[in-house]
Amino acid sequence: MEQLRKERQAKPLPPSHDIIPRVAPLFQEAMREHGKISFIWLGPQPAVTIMDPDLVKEVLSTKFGHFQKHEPDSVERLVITGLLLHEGEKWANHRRIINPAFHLEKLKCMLPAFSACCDELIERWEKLFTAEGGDGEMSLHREVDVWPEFQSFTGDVISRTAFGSSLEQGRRIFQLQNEIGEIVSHRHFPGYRYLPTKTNRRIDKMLAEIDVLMRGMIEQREEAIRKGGSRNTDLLSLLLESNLKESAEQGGSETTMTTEDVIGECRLFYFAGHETTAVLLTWTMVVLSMHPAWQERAREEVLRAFGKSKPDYSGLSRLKIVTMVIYEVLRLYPPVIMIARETYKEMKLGDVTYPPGVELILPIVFIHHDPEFWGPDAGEFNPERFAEGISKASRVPGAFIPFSGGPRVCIGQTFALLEAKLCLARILQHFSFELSPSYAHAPYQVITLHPQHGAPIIMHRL
Ligand code: HEM
Repeated sequence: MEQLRKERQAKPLPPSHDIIPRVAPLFQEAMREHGKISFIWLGPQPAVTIMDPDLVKEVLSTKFGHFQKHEPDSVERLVITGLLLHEGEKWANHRRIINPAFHLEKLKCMLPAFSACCDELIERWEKLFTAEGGDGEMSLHREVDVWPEFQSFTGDVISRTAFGSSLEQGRRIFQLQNEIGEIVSHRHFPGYRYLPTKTNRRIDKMLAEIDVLMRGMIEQREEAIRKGGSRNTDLLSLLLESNLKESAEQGGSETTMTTEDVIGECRLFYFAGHETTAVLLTWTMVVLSMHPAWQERAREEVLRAFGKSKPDYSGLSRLKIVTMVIYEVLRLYPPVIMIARETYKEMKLGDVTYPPGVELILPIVFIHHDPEFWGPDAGEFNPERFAEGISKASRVPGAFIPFSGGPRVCIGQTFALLEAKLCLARILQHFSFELSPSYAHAPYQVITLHPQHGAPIIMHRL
């Protein structure tokens, strides 16, 4: 099976959206044999993949404490922090304190920060055209690998929205987080983190630097909030305000977050929010390059709504075609291809009773590609299926879960969709684009669904 996986991952696909043979052949084989619920062994732990949307809903909607998440090892804990790590009471308290920072009203105030990052991206791409080509001619088109471009764009968005007035420190934290993420994405044996290796020493140094930077910012903000002088609308300030409010209401009880907790949550914003959104934007550019008619429809809508002016919130929320396109990309290329939970005691799910310690795998990518849920064109790009919204798009309810579901649904989903819509609208206003001949279609899972060989796109200035 491992051989099969390696062979399939070695060669790029023809540009087709049937990505499952490449990203999850092991699961595909298991399902072919066992159907919608299949038992497999992942190392020493029994695992069950669950494809039935009703059962998926049951796993996700069960109150915390019933289904625990897979316990991360010491290396995974470097990036899985904050809400993603916590269970039970601690998770509930943190989620309650953090939720207000992601309310729509607050996100609307962050639009200028999103917009500033878009300005920089567009300017950077525009500059490529004013630079002379190798032949001394001004170029009419330019090739851009949009994958690293969107990674730095979404990192910048988190730096600005999380730490607005301390942007330089925010960007440094992003750099350090990125380097840590890069190390974590390589395979490690259990206990690796406890060895005195050069890499581990480097990680400790980076964590210490993040800690110092964040403590400095937190102290500054808390001081400003106490003095009543904080008009900051960034995530860090909103989170600290909400935390101080909780402390005042609960009489300084244990439900509030400590400085370590706040650091963990802010680090998670980078981990959970940056790469996922970069992946979404990258596949959107790739897919719209493969389907120029949809690219044109999306551009027409954007130009009708805004001309060449900067999009505002109310206009963005009315974009229908752009939203349908983004949903369809999230369906075919879900940035998080599967999530997992774990039984911690004997539990009944559907007609089956599971013992403790069974990993329950919810394979988002399979559910999103299943013809039983989406019809015979499940493997095709057809944004039209979302024309009447998410609830009407699939044959069965609950089959669209790119942001998971239930109480632990992605806290940043509105943030991510706003960011992606704005960025895509700005790109469509300025450029048309097509795949470069050097593009190789190779979706590949490294925590999220990366383009293995990047995403070189030829941009034409409009
Ligand atoms: C296209 C972009 C995104 C996708 C597809 C995505 C997807 C997901 C998924 C599937 C989960 C559930 C993980 C699990 O339960 O194991 C999740 C959780 C989470 N996401 Fe996102 N996410 C995106 C963007 C963001 C952004 C922009 C942020 C923050 C700025 C964010 C913050 C979080 C947090 C904090 C959680 C944990 C929630 C909890 O356990 O209570 N995400 N996301």
